[in-house]
Amino acid sequence: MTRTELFAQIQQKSSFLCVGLDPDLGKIPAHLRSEPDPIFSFCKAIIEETADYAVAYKPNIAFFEALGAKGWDTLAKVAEIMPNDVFTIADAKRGDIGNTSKLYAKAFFETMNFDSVTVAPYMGKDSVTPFLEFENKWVILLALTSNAGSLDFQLIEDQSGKPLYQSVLEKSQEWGSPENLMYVVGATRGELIGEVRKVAPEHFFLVPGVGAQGGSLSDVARFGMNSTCGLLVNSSRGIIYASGEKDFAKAARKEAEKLQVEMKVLLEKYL
Ligand SMILES: O=c1ccn([C@@H]2O[C@H](COP(=O)(O)O)[C@@H](O)[C@H]2O)c(=O)[nH]1
Repeated sequence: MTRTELFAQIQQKSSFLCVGLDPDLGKIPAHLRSEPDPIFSFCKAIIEETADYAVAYKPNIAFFEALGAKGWDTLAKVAEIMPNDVFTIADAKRGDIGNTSKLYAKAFFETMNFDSVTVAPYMGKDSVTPFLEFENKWVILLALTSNAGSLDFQLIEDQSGKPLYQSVLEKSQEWGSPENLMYVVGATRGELIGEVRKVAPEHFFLVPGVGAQGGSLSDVARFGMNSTCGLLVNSSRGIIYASGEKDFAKAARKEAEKLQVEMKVLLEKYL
């Protein structure tokens, strides 16, 4: 999917919601556990009920690969049933020496046809650029993450006072463009999102951390929105586990709708 197509979806749905698929066998409703593939049935129902409000879906690969070979089969099936009009994100946080990165890219972009994959920047240019060589596919590079441990390295300043995440943003813009490179920026970082936006004015940000992690959607929009929205705000647990009963998919729909309604107002305010 191109940036223009993504923005068109955002405008059409009045939404910049990314639904995170983090399906945990221990948390899905009990009645699904007798299904042949409980995780697939769970994800399918969530996707069907939230598709009116979501412009993106982000399966977190950990929740699938934890189940071994069956988990990979399930992930491939989930990738296949994604609606055509949504942006798909394999949240895999990959990155390795060049020839290995190339095969990670092939796995997610060709074997499973995801639009994008999250990539860690720590190993530098040759670990990231193999992902950028695929036409119409995206790298979503970890820049300023939502977790407490992001303080350990990402905010360390160099001699000129520049934090490491800023160097990641500046350097990586030499490798990709706003047409194939996005950044992960945590919603828990409040006004720092504004600092990231100054360094990367045109790029899309994937923003996890609203919902269960307590980040503020209105702050994200206030500090992060640009003229093509530039935001995909993710909520996983807050949507998919809205109910642990038979009504789980309808409850997920309601949570997704609540976020979309807020997003519509924010789009009208800032776009
Ligand atoms: O900085 C980051 C990068 C990735 N994540 C992932 O996003 C979702 C968030 O889930 P919630 O349930 O909405 O908190 C999850 O898959 C994380 O691994 C992140 O949270 N922060």
